[in-house]
Amino acid sequence: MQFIESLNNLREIRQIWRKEGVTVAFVPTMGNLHDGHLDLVKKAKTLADKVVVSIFVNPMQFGANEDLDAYPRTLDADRSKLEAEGVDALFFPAVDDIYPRGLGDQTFVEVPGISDLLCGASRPGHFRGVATIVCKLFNMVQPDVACFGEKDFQQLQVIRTMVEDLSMPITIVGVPTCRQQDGLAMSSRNGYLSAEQRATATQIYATMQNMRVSIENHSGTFATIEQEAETALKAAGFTPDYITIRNARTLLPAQTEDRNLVILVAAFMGSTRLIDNLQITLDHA
Ligand SMILES: Nc1ncnc2c1ncn2[C@@H]1O[C@H](COP(=O)(O)OP(=O)(O)OP(=O)(O)O)[C@@H](O)[C@H]1O
Ligand SMILES: CC(C)(CO)[C@@H](O)C(=O)[O-]
Ligand code: BAL
Repeated sequence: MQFIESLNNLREIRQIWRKEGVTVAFVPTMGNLHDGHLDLVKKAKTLADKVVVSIFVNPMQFGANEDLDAYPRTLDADRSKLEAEGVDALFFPAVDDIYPRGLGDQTFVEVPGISDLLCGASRPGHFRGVATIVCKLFNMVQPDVACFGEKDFQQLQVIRTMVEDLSMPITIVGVPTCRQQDGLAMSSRNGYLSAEQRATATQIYATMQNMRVSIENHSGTFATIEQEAETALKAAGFTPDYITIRNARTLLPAQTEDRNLVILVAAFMGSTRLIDNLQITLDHA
């Protein structure tokens, strides 16, 4: 596996691959890799001749009071995992090389509408930061295809919209959420949880499953199902940010005639903000 820190080096390798006529799949990450990330890598390997993974903890997508400094940085372990998966190149740029003029003067990419809902409402500027770094990384790596996790469901929609709106010649592939055996979605932020919090965190998936059953059985309106779920999360010790049933395409509040739904959750366990989601396809009646 090539370990690439400079943009010049990345461009040289990309140039060689272009001459060879090989295709490239890309997996952007913030590191501290777990099996969810490795699922993305495995999928990427089936989609192209070469796989590039980036690790970059992007300051532009973190709010002032968020966990940028605390975010786990585990390069050596990450490198070994990627090596074992047969990744061709790991791109590990420095913040100063990505944002040489600082964040304030940086040109940005903003995907309107969808970026302002849900996580975008709670984390102002977050999706601007995500869209900007993903656009920059796409320009650097120049992939044919890029893989993103469905765990970050809204992020995936933001990126699909950016690629479509800006006519980027890149196929975006969503990869299903990888879970622990007890249902908790794998996340680098799970490492912030105490043993007791970790045990309680399974209630997010359990609550979404209960909501799915209620939706499929029509036992209550969407509003009452959301209300009950919020009460259940609070009783378990969470501070819910949102727990909501949405149209899976627009992410707007679900209407009774919608068939493709997604339950989206963001909830604090102590100071740790966890997100998850569950897609539901209703039968066409
Ligand atoms: N459990 C998972 N299953 C599938 N994909 C995942 C999972 N967790 C993260 N990903 C995907 O991996 C990519 C990199 O995500 P990131 O490095 O932020 O990991 P993370 O564990 O989600 O971290 P955090 O929870 O701190 O945001 C994203 O496309 C994300 O959706
Ligand atoms: C896509 C991403 C790597 C951009 O920084 C990040 O938001 C993530 O890890 O999901
Ligand atoms: N996986 C999303 C990255 C973030 O929370 O900043």
